[in-house]
Amino acid sequence: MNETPESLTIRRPDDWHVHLRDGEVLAAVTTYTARQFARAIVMPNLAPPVTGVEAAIAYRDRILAAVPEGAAFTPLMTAYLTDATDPDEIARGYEEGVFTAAKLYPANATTNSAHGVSDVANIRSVLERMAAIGMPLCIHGEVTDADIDIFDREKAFISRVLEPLLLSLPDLKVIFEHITTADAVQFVTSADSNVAATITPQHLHINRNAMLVGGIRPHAYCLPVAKRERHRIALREAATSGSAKFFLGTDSAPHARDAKESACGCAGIFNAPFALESYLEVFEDEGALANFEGFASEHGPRFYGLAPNEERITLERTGTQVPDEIDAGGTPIVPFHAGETLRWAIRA
Ligand SMILES: NC(=O)N[C@@H](CC(=O)O)C(=O)O
Ligand SMILES: [Zn+2]
Ligand SMILES: [Zn+2]
Repeated sequence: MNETPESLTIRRPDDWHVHLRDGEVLAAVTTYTARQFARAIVMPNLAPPVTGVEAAIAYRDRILAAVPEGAAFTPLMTAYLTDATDPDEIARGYEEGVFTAAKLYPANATTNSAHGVSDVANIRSVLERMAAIGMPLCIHGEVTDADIDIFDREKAFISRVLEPLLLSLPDLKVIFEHITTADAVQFVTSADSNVAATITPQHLHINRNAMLVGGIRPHAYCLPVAKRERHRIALREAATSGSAKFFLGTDSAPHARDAKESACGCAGIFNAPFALESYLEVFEDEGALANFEGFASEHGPRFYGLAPNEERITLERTGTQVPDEIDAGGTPIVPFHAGETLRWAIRA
């Protein structure tokens, strides 16, 4: 492959972790995702959370109603697991094609996770059923124990929760989502083929300095929080390596500007507007353009057991100016890379 091509054509990608929200911002947010991606794994952390089949069908209908004319976009729904989840409900949703996966939020680990799982032992029967039917489990992998420093919560999750879980249910299909550490890269790399990970654009671009040097920068704050530079380097190596265990999941998580710029700002980075352009810079800077299509468009569907998209999209080296702010149905939101110029643009 030419090392500095003017354009790059790949299969249309999918986003294996996105927050489309609900209500007045849903249409604007969905439009950005549908511009780039054919499918997306839609997170269920609404208020109240999407815990059952009927709620997921209703949410899917609201999303489909928000997809712009002419765009072909399929939302893949997830079930929010709680201590009280009924295994029959999860299995029924999967078998009826409503749920593509279920989502494990450790209680209080992140935005809208108060109803999450307080101990994986409480959902043992759900996880056993999922392993038996081959249903994927998406995991926000951070412990919430007060004795664990926030920068160590992902690493501690591996030894305290994930390793024991996979030892006892070795066939469970697990997506370790939005990984942020060299420890997670190492764990996923050495795990069996039923364990994979998604990586966000922000964790490939920024380390924790971006959040804390020269003033506190709430728009660089998300969970899991960005770590030291050595972790960012490990994530870039994993994403661009060509390994099928790592694939695209933006974790685009919009919050209103005033909810971020606050004494207690919300966690989440809104990267959906230019996610693909953002990822592509990383692959180009790593000299790994040849591995971009695998990460963006092939590894995810392969892991989920779905066919890759047949449609193609083209990115061109014409540049993208990222606005300082985006109006999402009347709600101002600051996007990732606000005010920057990215090198690539999706051909309209
Ligand atoms: N990533 C985040 O910082 N926030 C996400 C929740 C999540 O994915 O953990 C959100 O819903 O806002
Ligand atoms: Zn999360
Ligand atoms: Zn998320």
